[in-house]
Amino acid sequence: MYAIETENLTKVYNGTVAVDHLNLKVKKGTVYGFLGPNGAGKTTTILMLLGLVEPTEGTAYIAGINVMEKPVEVKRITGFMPAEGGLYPNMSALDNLLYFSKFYRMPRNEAEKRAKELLDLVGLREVANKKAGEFSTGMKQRLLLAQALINDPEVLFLDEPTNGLDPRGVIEMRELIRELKKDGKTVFFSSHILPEVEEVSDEIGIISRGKLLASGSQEEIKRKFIEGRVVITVETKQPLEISGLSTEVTDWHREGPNRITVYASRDVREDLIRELTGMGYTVTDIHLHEPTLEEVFLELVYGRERE
Ligand SMILES: Nc1ncnc2c1ncn2[C@@H]1O[C@H](COP(=O)(O)OP(=O)(O)OP(=O)(O)O)[C@@H](O)[C@H]1O
Repeated sequence: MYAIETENLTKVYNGTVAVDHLNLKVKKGTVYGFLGPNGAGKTTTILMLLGLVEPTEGTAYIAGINVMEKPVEVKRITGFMPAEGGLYPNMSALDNLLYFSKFYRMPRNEAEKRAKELLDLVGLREVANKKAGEFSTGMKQRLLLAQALINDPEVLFLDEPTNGLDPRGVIEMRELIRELKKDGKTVFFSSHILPEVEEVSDEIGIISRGKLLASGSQEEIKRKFIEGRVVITVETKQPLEISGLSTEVTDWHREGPNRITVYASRDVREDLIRELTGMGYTVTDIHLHEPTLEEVFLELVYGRERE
């Protein structure tokens, strides 16, 4: 059973397709980074997964529970850190958490114990009685995270948790996400900043204009991306003349007298070495170009050419 699963999940707002037939599978206990540019449909997806926005089409399951059919059960096992809002500025950090705990009908002493543990976790215990409105952006984000954890959820949704944070805040949030994973939680978090997702996610989903363009581990995404478009650089001891080569390449360009880059639909390194050796060349270097996740992301989302 997956922690999160969707089948053709779709949301159309007055003719605008915000989320388009999304099929997601997120394994239990993993960190899933949901990456996409502004307006890609990340928030809408999260809101549908939480049962807060009704899908136009499709189904979503959290830990096997149908979100539309059993919204209350889903709310019990999920936590949500929104991208903005969500705190009462005139209430102390502790009171914000205690107030939130009431939605889960937690007994007061249990709520207090839990709230204090969470303030410890996010490093706000010492400012527990300070008003949330006086907090820095990083502190507010951490309080929002504590709030999302009040009901000890199995599956946690964080919408742009690093938004507005300075580099140190980003590192702290990343460490907190790792802690949550250690604790066995599934963390689904959205971001438009690739390195933040890359660092901490077990799996990544790339979304653009409501569509899931790639999903899986970073290695899987890269491997799938290079299928059919392999880039190989070859260097030979002697000046290289490629015309008349029978190894199947789709294109090539010269990097220097002894060095060329070829584009092929599969890994033709062995064929190239064999053929070039047969032609009397000594191959001094041959390597396959591994795209970075950034190249994959940019090309998938913006259709940029790889260098
Ligand atoms: N309540 C709404 N009514 C109408 N259109 C909406 C509504 N919410 C979102 N949209 C539209 O749906 C699309 C997806 O928006 P969404 O907020 O889900 O994207 P996002 O990836 O979270 O973007 P961002 O990073 O900017 O928050 C956008 O075109 C947005 O304008």
